[in-house]
Amino acid sequence: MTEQHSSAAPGTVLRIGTRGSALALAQTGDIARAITAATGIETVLIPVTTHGDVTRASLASLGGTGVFASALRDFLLAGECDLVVHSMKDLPTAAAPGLAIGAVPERADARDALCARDGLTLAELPEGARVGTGSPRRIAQLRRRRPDLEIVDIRGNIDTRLGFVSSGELDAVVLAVAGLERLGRDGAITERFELSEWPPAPAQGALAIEVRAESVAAPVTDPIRAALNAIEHPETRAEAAAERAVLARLEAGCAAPIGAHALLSGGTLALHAAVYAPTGTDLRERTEGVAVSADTLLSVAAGLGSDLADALLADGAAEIAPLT
Ligand SMILES: NCc1[nH]cc(CCC(=O)O)c1CC(=O)O
Repeated sequence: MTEQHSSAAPGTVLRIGTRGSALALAQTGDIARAITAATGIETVLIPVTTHGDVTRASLASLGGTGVFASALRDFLLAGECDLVVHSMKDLPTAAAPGLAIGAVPERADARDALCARDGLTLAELPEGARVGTGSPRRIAQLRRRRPDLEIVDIRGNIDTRLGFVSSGELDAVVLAVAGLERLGRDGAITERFELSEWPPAPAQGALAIEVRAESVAAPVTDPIRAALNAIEHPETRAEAAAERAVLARLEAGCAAPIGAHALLSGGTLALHAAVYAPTGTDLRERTEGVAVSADTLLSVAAGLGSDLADALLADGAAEIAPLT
């Protein structure tokens, strides 16, 4: 007997658009393999070069959020591919006309990690040690724990960043565990930061599979729809929705010093979010939990994030941090 797969027309090949970076290729490859394993549908990866990949300008000067997403979206809208894979934390919260998040697969480790020389933890770094990151959230979190550090603004892909440590130019860098794992570079991690003490970027560790809006309304026998169904993880979608609703309500961009983490467990969705003063000397943070059921999961998640953001604003979050 051969394996039973949901019915895709023989010869169907799903075209998956991806950025050409090592991380994008790795995570898109993971998704392609998961789709084929679950459905038997063949896939092909189509790399797309984005302006964010080729320029050396700072992310902020490019307009921040969305510089990586827009070329992939144009490609999808033009019908050049059937689905694209984004790191959800890099995806703007605003809906893209004509497109939909067709699937959210199970999230990887959401934590941030320190990758330091000589196996050092954050507490063990010598006074005045040089630590690299370009993220305002990570800068504030580092300053909060270790005001003595020299924080160095860095850009570049994960291997470039790790290279600053191996070359001795920096003592450490802060990176997402998920990206390091996807590239097989998690051996460089010297400390994983607790989610409750060091909330990551909203939706960190999660991927978003974007499709043309018509694909999510297609019959379940449609190969794109079948692929989406096979990799969907409703719990991750709800957690990410709660975290991203905080950002949306604060009208905050990807450069705002905001951390958020939600966890769905035992019928309760718990959300923790923090807004940091850039100096790390002040923060506003809140944690709330709500009971959820499968049929109301997404709307309750979005409401939770939005309400939590309102509470943070009432606490003065907009007075301590630049949100936009
Ligand atoms: N902003 C860059 C980025 N976008 C996605 C990841 C990997 C983690 C993820 O998929 O959430 C990273 C690298 C990092 O933050 O260390």
